[in-house]
Amino acid sequence: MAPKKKQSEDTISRQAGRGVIDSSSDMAGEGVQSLQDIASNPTSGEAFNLSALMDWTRKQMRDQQAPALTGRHRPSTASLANLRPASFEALLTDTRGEGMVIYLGIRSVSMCNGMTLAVQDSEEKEGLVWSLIEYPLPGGPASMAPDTLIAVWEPYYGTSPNGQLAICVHHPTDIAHISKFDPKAVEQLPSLRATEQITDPLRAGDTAFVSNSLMEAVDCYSEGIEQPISNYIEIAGKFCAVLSKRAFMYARMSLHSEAFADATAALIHEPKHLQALKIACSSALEIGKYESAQEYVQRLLMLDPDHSGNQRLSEKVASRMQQAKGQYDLNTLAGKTTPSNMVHDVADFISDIEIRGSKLGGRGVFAKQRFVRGQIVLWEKPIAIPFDEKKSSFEHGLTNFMGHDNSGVCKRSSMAFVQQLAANTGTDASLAEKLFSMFDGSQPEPKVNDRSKKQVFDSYRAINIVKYNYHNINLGNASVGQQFYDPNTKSEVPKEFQNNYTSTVARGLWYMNSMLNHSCLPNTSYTNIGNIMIIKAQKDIEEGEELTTEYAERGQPLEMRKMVLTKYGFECCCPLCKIEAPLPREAKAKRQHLHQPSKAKLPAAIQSGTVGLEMMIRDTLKTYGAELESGLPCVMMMKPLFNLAHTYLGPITDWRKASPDLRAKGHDYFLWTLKLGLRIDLLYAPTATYCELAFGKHSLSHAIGVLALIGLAELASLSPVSTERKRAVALLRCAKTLYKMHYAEDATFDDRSQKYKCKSLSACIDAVAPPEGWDKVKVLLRPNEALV
Ligand SMILES: C[S@@+](CC[C@H](N)C(=O)[O-])C[C@H]1O[C@@H](n2cnc3c(N)ncnc32)[C@H](O)[C@@H]1O
Repeated sequence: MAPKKKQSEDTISRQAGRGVIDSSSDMAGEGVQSLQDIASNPTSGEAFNLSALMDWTRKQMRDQQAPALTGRHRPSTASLANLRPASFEALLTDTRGEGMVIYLGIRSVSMCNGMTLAVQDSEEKEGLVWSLIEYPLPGGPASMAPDTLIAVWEPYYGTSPNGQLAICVHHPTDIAHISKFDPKAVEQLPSLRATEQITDPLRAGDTAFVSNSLMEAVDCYSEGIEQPISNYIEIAGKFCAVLSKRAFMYARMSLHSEAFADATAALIHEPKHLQALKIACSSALEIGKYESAQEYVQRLLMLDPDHSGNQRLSEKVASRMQQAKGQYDLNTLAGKTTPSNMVHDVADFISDIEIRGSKLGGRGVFAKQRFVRGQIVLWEKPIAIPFDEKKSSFEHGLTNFMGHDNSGVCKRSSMAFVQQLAANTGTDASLAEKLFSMFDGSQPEPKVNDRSKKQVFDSYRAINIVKYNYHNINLGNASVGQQFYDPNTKSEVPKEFQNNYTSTVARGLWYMNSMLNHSCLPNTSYTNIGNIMIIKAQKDIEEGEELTTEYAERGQPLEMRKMVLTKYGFECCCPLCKIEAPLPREAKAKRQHLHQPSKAKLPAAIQSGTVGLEMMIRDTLKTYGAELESGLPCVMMMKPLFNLAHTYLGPITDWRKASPDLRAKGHDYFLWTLKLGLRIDLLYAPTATYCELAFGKHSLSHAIGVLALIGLAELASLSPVSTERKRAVALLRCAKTLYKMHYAEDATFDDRSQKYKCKSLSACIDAVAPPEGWDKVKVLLRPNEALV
């Protein structure tokens, strides 16, 4: 059925499209062919030598000679019917073919700096199409088989970053598959017209499916569906069969909305069609229609109760429905997560919150219910996490495209983002809608796609959306990869993790998370398990209150926070900034100084008896007077205090050798980390083995608090006093409680704490059986939190 006109493999017209390939470079003598040779060397027997072309391009890029991408333009919003078909002849160099569409047949594909297709137009002229997006057509590489028909909307004919004259496609929605049955395409590309008479689209579709040509199979089934029903029923027997087969193709291509539409349409014709029921159920799950999924799986089980696949599907539906209501044990998930296991089969959970206009700026997220401290507000999967950004080949020639960002690394990561966003949204229209409703830096309100026009993917906007909304996470469990100062290695990441987690941080984009506005004293905190972003209430939150998160690292001094927030285009007016802004310059300088001492200054401070640092901390504490009185936490003190405890104690393996005086200092500074930095009180009587965490209105849970508690437990276990040693167990339980509040799971606590503590603590815990009633740590919530 497919047009199989064999094209000459040994010619590529250099005048086609007026100079398809820039042949100016002379690479003779360097072991690399010139472009002319690559394009048309008749002796090579393989004139259009793609690998030679790629070698040439790589060499160009290595030499930094790659031209910049030209022709910045918006994605086309025109519908195909309103565009005038054109050929390469009609295209003018460095010009956009406004009002035109070009129909092309694919000859071959090469991947370098995006994707380059060798194509043939309606006049059988050959040329190139370069696209910024690798595999812009749904279905990936398989969808770009030779002889596939494509159309390019309002083509821009210019120089690609590979230095070739090509139709440059900047936006994936400017290029699309065209059905071989589309009369307009057939008219435009007579050479590629089907030569066989298609009598049975169902059979033709099956043949295409067997050869893994999913798009072609969709075309064939579509042909069947579009025929008059009576006619088609005569041919194929059942209309519903072809609908469910097309649904299956869509499901295979991850086009879940389309699969759902076809499967449910098939069920109208034949409500007991098993295949259609299965696809309807699974695609409903993928697009979050859990109630429908449940209905279909119940119907499936009634018809075929013993089928193990149906039972598994039913369990999956039940578990997704529970998850969507927030009934999911994140501990189970955390236990399963490894750095490489990032994609979870988990439903998003969104509690009773809403997005609406905010006084802070644009839209914000508001509570429609009351949240208590530690309660999960939402967990969500990302719109994109480009893991293999290092593999992305985009480095050169994209300066114009990237605009704001000229560093190679950011280019790579942003390009990897755009690639993945294009791929993910290309198969999910609702995701595309979410993505393009995100803040892109435009003022005053972000633009929303105009529904009356063609749904477009604007790569330039996508770059800006990434810039304003990306979020860094630690791979695996945030709780496992958490960074903190380690006096053993003098580095932020413990040595044990450096081996396993060479690149701990990944960037991602989460929709609801991106709607949260900033506060330096946020009422939510975030963590991640695998690629799931978890947002929790950091304090009790009242109904109607805006939920806030922090864009700048918690605890940074004012000037550093300001620098970060400037990039987001606003100045923060939160209570902390208001308190800090009028402080004298000297006080601000001290804070800045305090925030950074850990790596460079602490070792020196150990030698000088830490007096200087201690003085500095005490001195700076005085400048916090206003905050102490107002009850705001001094989050910027937590790191210096925590680091100071370590400075006194030295490397963790030496704590045992530290003098009682130094241990007492370490103990004090761990306590101050909790008390001053996080506003958490640790309550215990000197003789008691039991202890409690006391949280006030402004208390914060933080990883450093967990570590400070583990540090206290460690010190207690080294004490000569038996009640102290017993208290070590209670302190460790406090640490675990805080850990759970912070990370929303505690399955990874034991593993994490093992990395931190020295042997004595485990020995002590093994030796001391927990007294009765110690299975839970009591967490006090105190209305009044005046600092004692
Ligand atoms: C990730 S978006 C947050 C959602 C955004 N408000 C919206 O309407 O889509 C970040 C942008 O929101 C605005 N924004 C966030 N927090 C703010 C704050 N505390 N004050 C003023 N503007 C803020 C800034 O324009 C910032 O670049």
